[in-house]
Amino acid sequence: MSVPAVAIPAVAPGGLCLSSRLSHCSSEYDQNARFSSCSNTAASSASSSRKPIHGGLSYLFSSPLARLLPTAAGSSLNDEVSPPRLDRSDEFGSSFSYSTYSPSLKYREPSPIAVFHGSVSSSSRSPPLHRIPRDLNRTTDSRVGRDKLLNGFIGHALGSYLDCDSYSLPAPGGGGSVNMEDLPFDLEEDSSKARANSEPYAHDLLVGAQSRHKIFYDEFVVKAFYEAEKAHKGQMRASGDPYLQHCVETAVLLAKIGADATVVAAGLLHDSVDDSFMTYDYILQEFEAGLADLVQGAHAHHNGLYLVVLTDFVALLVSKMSLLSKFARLNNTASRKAEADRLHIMLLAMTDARAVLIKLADRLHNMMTLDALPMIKQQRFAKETLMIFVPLANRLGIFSWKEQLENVCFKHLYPEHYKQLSSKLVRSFDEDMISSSIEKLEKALKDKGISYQFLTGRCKSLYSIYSKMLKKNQTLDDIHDIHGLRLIVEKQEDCYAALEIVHGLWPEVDETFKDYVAHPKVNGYRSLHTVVLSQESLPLEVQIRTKEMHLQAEFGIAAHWRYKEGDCQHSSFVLQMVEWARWVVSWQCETLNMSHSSSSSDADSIRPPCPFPLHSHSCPYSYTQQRNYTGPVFIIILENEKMTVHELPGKSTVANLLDRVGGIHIRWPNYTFTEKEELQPRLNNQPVIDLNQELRMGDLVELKPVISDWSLTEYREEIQRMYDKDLSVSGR
Ligand SMILES: Nc1nc2c(ncn2[C@@H]2O[C@H](COP(=O)(O)OP(=O)(O)OP(=O)(O)O)[C@@H](O)[C@H]2O)c(=O)[nH]1
Ligand SMILES: Nc1ncnc2c1ncn2[C@@H]1O[C@H](COP(=O)(O)OP(=O)(O)OP(=O)(O)O)[C@@H](O)[C@H]1O
Repeated sequence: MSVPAVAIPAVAPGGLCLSSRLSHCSSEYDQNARFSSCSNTAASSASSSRKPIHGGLSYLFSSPLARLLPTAAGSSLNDEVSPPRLDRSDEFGSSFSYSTYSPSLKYREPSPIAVFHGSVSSSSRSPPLHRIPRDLNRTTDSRVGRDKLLNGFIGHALGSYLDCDSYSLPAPGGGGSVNMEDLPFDLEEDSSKARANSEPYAHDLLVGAQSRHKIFYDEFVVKAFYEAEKAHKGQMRASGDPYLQHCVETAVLLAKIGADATVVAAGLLHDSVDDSFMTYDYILQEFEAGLADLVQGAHAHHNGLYLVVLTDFVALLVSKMSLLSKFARLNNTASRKAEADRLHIMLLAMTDARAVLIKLADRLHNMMTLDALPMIKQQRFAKETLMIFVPLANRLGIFSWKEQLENVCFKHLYPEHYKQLSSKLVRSFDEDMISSSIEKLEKALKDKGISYQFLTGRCKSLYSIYSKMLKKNQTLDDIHDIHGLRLIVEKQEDCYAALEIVHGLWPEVDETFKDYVAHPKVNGYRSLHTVVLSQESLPLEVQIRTKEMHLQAEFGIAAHWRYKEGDCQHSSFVLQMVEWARWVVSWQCETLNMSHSSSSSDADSIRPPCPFPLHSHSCPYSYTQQRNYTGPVFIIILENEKMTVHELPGKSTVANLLDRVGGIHIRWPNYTFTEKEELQPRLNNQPVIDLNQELRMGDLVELKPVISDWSLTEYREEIQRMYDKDLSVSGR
């Protein structure tokens, strides 16, 4: 089901006003809880306890309440007080003061010319990811708590960037205490210099992060932390919180979904390049030189390089997203929604999925701390987030982030409805019912000798409930899947045997049984669905399917993300790409954590044929990055501040693009020859020298500047003069 922000009316279809339907209570709704039990054959005892699923995701570590109701935490954002700088996607800026940074590091704002011409500010571009040697992951001896399954499976599946096996995670509520003796380096010695020069609050932020995830003890991450501290020294958010706090929170979100040290470090540095003195060269130099003495020198080198690549990708992504975001904010029509849709497909296709992860984490934290902004801005960002970032999270399968983003957007866009619905649900919503139902069903299955692979439970998110009510014009009482269980069994006949058990445990709600196994949906979706009444007399949806059916439902034509997106038309390569990215980023990690006690052969059987981001030729999930790829490319055209996305055949050139849209001589016949020279298209912020240059996925082509009456040369010179003057006045 696709629920674009702009499509949600304040009043439900059919005149249903949610506020009039819902009773008034004071407290807010706590939902999104997921629970699971795995493999009654393997280790049912270990799994019988109530435990949230999606272990690699934040479900494991935060209470459902914490997840649903992002607290402002005293933090706020200000999107208008930042100095002129490279346009960023979010505009969740900060109040900057650069008075205290190291004099040896020269800060210089990006030239307005650069802003004018696009936002890729890097002076030295990093090599594309596919040229980086494959296994660049740091492997440290500090890895503790390795799990056989995680090692074998995630290591293969997630390739180089999700490092779920590397860091034992703090037990929920356990405060994440880490034994310093376990660490393979002397943190004190390593970071003492940086620490000595850091702001007093920095230490607390680091310790806070370390208490939440052990990866923040990693020396590479610690170094990135102090680099971020240096880069953002003196920068405060509008709330008065140090900007560094945002970097740390972004990195913590990444750590909690199982990102490795490089990604977490890039999360810490994600704003550094745009907002401070830092350049890619600086990062590369620092991270190579700084780590050269370490035992794993080679890894350090690669990791530094990798970090640069990643930071580069993030910056590129930020610049592309900035256009996209602006676009989404300025344009609300359905046709532009389609454009935005193409754009975020393109973003997924063109970049390393890790950069999207970082961008999403950045946005999630910004949205969690949105409260201090004026309502109009909250709503603007909420709309934009629903249009762009939620679909990205959905496609990547990071449901916890998707749901958190949706809920916070809902809260800001429809505060009354949010309050009323959450108040209502806080009374009817019952997490304990889900966990006790899991236990009950688990026992019954065991007694009857039905083996199963996973038994999971979840509470439907607030926003999902709201959307469903709108879509189906239903009341809250009509929504039967607020509480749901999903059982994955081994054989098709077990589906029916399990169904009988379910109906034996709880009375069936009339006319709710759907046999999509005997009668698959047109998209191939197969599963048994029933709704029963729990002991507490609450409707409980139970879905029963085999693993094969489940894979189809998650990854095949009937994939859940596509089911949720409804009628969007995507070309096949995009589908493959999204499925691949999703496979890699999320699902396996979740599944693995769900099936912690399952046998490794289960894991092996669904291992993808090659590690991300590189694919073997035979990889069925391969996409645009593959060498033989000749499919279409999506290109962004910027013209007169209008952005459009064009799909061109693979290997198209700039000349082909100009033919398609009408070349400069056709477009601007009245310009003089010299001006026409100026009007040459620019590709990714550089003048196009060779019109036969091949276009790549996500390339940004500028066709015509905003001004029309003035020679561009004069315009540029004037801006440069103003810029230089500003620099000399401010003494930067
Ligand atoms: N992946 C995937 N899941 C599906 C698909 N169709 C249904 N589901 C899942 O099954 C649930 C219930 O689907 P149905 O039993 O068909 O119910 P419905 O008619 O959509 O509406 P309700 O019964 O009101 O939920 C959905 O909420 C999804 O979780 C599909 O095509 N793909
Ligand atoms: N009964 C269930 N048990 C466990 N997980 C479920 C169940 N139903 C859906 N899910 C999962 O919960 C997540 C959130 O789904 P959500 O409730 O928002 O939508 P949905 O139930 O799939 O669709 P719809 O809102 O159209 O009914 C998805 O990952 C989905 O696969």
